[in-house]
Amino acid sequence: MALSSRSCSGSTSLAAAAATTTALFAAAATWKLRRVSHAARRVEAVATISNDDDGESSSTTTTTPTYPPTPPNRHWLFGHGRDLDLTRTNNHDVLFLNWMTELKSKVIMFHLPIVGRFIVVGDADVARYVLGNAFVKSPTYGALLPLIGRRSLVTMEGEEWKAQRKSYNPGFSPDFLRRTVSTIIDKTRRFMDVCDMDVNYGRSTNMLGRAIDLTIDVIVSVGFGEDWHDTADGKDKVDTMRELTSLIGESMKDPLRRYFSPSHMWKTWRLSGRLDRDMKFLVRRRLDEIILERTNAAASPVDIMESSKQRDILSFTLHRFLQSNGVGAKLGRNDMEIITSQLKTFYFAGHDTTATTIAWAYWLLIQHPECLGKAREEVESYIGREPLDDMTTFEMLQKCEYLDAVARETLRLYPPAATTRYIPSTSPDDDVPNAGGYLLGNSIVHLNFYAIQRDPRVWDVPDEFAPDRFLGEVGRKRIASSSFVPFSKGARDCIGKYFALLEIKIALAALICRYDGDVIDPNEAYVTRLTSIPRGGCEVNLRRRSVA
Ligand code: HEM
Repeated sequence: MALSSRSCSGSTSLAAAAATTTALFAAAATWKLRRVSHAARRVEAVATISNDDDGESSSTTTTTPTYPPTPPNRHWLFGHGRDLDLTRTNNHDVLFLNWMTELKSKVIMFHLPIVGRFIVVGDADVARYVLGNAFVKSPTYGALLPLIGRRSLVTMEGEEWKAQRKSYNPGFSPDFLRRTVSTIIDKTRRFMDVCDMDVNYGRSTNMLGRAIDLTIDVIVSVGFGEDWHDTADGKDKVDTMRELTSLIGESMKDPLRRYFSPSHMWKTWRLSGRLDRDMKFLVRRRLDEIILERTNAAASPVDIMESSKQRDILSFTLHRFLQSNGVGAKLGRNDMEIITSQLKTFYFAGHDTTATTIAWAYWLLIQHPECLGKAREEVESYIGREPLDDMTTFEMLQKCEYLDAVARETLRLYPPAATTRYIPSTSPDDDVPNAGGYLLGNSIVHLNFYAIQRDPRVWDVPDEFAPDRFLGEVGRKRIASSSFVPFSKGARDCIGKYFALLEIKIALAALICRYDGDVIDPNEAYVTRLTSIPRGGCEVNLRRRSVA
């Protein structure tokens, strides 16, 4: 999730959307109050957030560090809020990039009412500084709580976050991923059957829509050990998440709704409550099943652990809980809240971002026949003409370096998510020494991966699709660098990054081997909602490839 307030998904859009209206006043105020009880240093910083101009002018001629440049016109009440008007582009990433060009700086700042300084970073070195320090997540993530719960990995801080991250890391390890390949393949077969139906009925395929169905199927199975595809109850659960995601996405575009539209608030409350109940029910049922399994099994507890571990992340979590607390243990309110928050987080973060990347990648490939040819040749030589064969393994997929480069190049051009942090200090000692000479303290800092990954100082022909740039030694260095950050970097990077890449590669391998395609709109718009998505869904006409 993704997940800036455009989460694993939401940071850019939320942070920026918040910036556009006074709706964030309320969020910021609540956040400030909450933080008062935490650390004296933070209290001091938060309390001093204001719109004063002291030391912020970009045109100063002294050598003392200054805050980044801002757009020229600042309204006495709305600050630069109107300069972030989404109706002008539908996309914050593009809006920020335009301002960076206009202000001739890769780090820019907006003054926003109550929020104060909102700094947008399009420079890799500054981003590295921010990610390398344990700055807290921005309060703008609060908008995601109805979706991801109050105790989500995305929003937790300090020791609580560390403990949770440590306990979920094994669920995303190569060892676990190896076991998920057959599940992903199984779900991808279903996805391809639906694409085949589009072909047979002579209709176009909305690649984003189809890919969302696929990634939901996968996360529900790998995350919770469930299959919600063909049951009315399962469909209801999926609809709840989709409706809630779309509601929160709408409030990103128009944050006033979040606070002033009773129908919006009511719908959000109702759907969020339903999602919460569904998750709690699922956890209780699974815990009962596992207890029964452990009580009845003739096998040793170690064997049961192994078999359940293979099933899904939820079973894995509950086994660990029983191991630490004893087989008869009951989940307390706190445990339940933490577990359901993580489930909701994986559910939400684990589908939109990955689906978006599958859709963009296929759309880009069919417009670049040379790249498509290379990717096909590679997949067919390592895996064969039918990549959804049961024999396909994690190791074979790892060999497909070009396919990996295609996925990464897509994420470079169209990063679905970003991240936003709060840098609390007002002390000059804590200001950033190597960050292009700018002060960042006492600000909300949004790391804009779109701008970083299209920086012409780093990337040749930055707007072009060129997967080859990620190949070989040079490519590996690029992947490791702070100029390539679709999953963020550092201790708080995306926990699901390898899982997402695996899913993307399996879906792409299947699509390119089975179909040729034509795009319907070669100028597909990149828009920001909760994540950044292709507005038209990367609609394509698919054709079965003729077998040679
Ligand atoms: C293409 C797909 C994905 C992209 C581009 C992506 C991107 C991101 C980004 C940018 C962050 C924010 C990191 C930060 O704040 O520094 C993040 C965090 C996170 N993502 Fe993803 N993500 C993807 C897929 C997934 C999947 C499949 C899952 C889980 C099933 C997942 C779960 C998470 C979680 C739990 C976090 C919070 C991690 C933490 O704070 O410890 N993401 N992701």
